Amino acid sequence: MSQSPLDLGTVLARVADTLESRRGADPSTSYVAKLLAKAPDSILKKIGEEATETVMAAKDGETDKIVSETADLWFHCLVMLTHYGLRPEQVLEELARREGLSGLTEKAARGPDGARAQPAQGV
Ligand SMILES: N=c1c2ncn([C@@H]3O[C@H](COP(=O)(O)OP(=O)(O)OP(=O)(O)O)[C@@H](O)[C@H]3O)c2ncn1[C@@H]1O[C@H](COP(=O)(O)O)[C@@H](O)[C@H]1O
Repeated sequence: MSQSPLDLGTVLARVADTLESRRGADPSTSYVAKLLAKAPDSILKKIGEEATETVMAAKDGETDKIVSETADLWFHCLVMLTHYGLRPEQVLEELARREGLSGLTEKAARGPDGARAQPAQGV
């Protein structure tokens, strides 16, 4: 796999490290510290807004906006993961675990209560 500066896991891990460094930082000088100081509501509100803006951009087919709104959405999800002491590597591991497993097959294999299989544990 490519290890260029745009390697997905590397970029997400680097941003997550920065977000962790903002714990307890001054909210007047850091947007992330401001969000974390009022978590989780502040973060969840932004995720809702950014998800809506992403949907609107996609509906309009505005490709530049789709990219920037998706970046806003991913960023705020990373802040949420930081708040809960989780790492993007855990999400990437879960996606890797699902690779090759059809969504239709996975859905058909769910229990009668519709419960999903447990996600991968650990980092
Ligand atoms: N990737 C981002 C990033 N993406 C978006 N944003 C901010 O997210 C905010 C919300 O975006 P909106 O478009 O909704 O703007 P808005 O409606 O004016 O914002 P609100 O007043 O509603 O909060 C804006 O202030 C953006 O600048 C980000 N802020 C920070 N980061 C990363 O987080 C790091 C730490 O940031 P600080 O803690 O601010 O130093 C940075 O170095 C970056 O790597």
